[in-house]
Amino acid sequence: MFSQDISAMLLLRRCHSLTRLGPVGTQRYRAAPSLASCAVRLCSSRRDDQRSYQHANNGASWKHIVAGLLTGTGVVLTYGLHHQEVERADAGLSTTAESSCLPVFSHDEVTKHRSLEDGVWVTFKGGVYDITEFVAMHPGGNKILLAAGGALEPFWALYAVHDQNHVLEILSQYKVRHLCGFFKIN
Ligand code: HEM
Repeated sequence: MFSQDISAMLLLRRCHSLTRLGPVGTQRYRAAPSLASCAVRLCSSRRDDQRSYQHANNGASWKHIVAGLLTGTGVVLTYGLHHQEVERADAGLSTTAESSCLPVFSHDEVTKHRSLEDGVWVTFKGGVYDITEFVAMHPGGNKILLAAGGALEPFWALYAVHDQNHVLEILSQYKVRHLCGFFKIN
């Protein structure tokens, strides 16, 4: 019992507001056990408050750190994607064109296909067409071979009969490659 009182008083002395109650041994001290328990509760609740405040504060700090890291990562990724997009645009290749691109055929490769033996290839608006099988079906006869190994545009500009949807539908059946690179019309 006595040791309990001593401990209570030690706790009381640690609580500043309650040490003013009086010295040990006075009348006031006789009320010490109840006051001490009250002080203990006060002190401990104060420490609990501090602990919970620190805990909440630590939680908030972590939240800020995590939020900062996420924001930083987002900014870096966004900048990286934007930078990549700009580099592609500078190189003259759009992302869409690149992803839908079949192997590129250069002008030289297309020119190698200008006979029925080697195959008849033509280009039209960036596409490469193998029209070898169509040559025999062409309503305009062998004139079609004039465009073999090159672009259709100049010839179709002369023969406006080709400026029709059904002609483009026939042509689309023979598309073999998408011409991604720059194709020079002779
Ligand atoms: C792959 C390429 C070509 C396709 C798919 C194509 C298709 C056609 C088609 C469908 C017609 C008939 C149009 C109609 O009457 O409605 C036509 C007519 C004709 N084409 Fe082509 N053509 C091609 C290339 C060429 C080229 C390169 C030339 C000339 C150098 C040419 C010259 C002609 C001529 C002169 C006619 C008119 C024939 C006539 O009515 O007597 N074509 N072509």
